[in-house]
Amino acid sequence: MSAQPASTPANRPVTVSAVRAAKGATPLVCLTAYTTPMAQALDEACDLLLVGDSLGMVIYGLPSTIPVTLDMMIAHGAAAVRGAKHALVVVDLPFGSYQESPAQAFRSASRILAETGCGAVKLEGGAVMAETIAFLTQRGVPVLAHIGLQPQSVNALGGYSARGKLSPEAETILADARAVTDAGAFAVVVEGVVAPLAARITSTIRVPTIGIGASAECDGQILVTDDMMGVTFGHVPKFVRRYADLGARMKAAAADYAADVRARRFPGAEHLYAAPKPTAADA
Ligand SMILES: Nc1nc(=O)c2c([nH]1)NC[C@@H]1CN(c3ccc(C(=O)N[C@@H](CCC(=O)O)C(=O)O)cc3)CN21
Ligand SMILES: CC(C)C(=O)C(=O)O
Ligand SMILES: [Mg+2]
Repeated sequence: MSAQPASTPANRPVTVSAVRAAKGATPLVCLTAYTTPMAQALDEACDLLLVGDSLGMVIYGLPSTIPVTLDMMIAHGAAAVRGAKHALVVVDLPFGSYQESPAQAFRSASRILAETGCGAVKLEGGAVMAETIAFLTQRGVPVLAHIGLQPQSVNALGGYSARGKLSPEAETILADARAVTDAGAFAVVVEGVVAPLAARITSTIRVPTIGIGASAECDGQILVTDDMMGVTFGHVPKFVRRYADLGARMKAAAADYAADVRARRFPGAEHLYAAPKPTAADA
């Protein structure tokens, strides 16, 4: 049986409370899922499935997560929820759907919860988002926070480089971790920070840290599934470990199919619909 957060049997749905209670216990296993079959494949092994706005880059070929819309997140969120029986499904609030005000964030988050059936939303931002996180959590929307490297701020930051390497920025990120926790986030994704800072954040806050490019010091780990399965072509971030090379398998399968079709080896006799037996009327 795969490791589960404290008090969650493998066959039971993982709740927000179970994730919060997993602080310091067996590390939380988290991956992204954008579709029903992917959620079905990952559900048993994972505690949490994230419908990340990374889907814009990973499956729509967009240059960043900025153009991802609320409607895209809702369509994929609903699809992932249909495939998950066990893991907690969390859906990213996309850029522009929550930064304006706590009220705008609540309107977007309530649509996500109502139209997908997911258990929680995630939003990027530290201390600046504390008021919004408090507004949502006080009104029944569980929030997973996301600090450190924030891909939705790529235009302001000018890239996806690691955060908190120097002391002033590290202190700001630690303050962000405290602020989102005090505001009521049930866990915090910590992205792209150096290991000593991830360790300090993890030992400081009372909810789990879920790291991506943030070391094994965190209370859990998350990766973009397509990255770890080898389905993302082109540059892969340094923090990714490849657990499969499905991209190469897909290319090979397409090449095998192409060769069979061109040589008329496919379809074979076993793929043909049976013709009706000739009757007297056919004679
Ligand atoms: N496929 C994919 N995987 C991700 O992890 C991911 C996305 N897309 N899209 C949304 C964000 C963007 N993220 C990214 C994207 C690129 C790097 C990256 O390539 N970083 C460089 C270091 C860059 C530097 O230090 O200047 C690396 O080689 O790791 C990191 C995180 C994480 N998220
Ligand atoms: C990489 C994870 C944390 C994310 O936010 C996403 O997939 O969009
Ligand atoms: Mg995201």
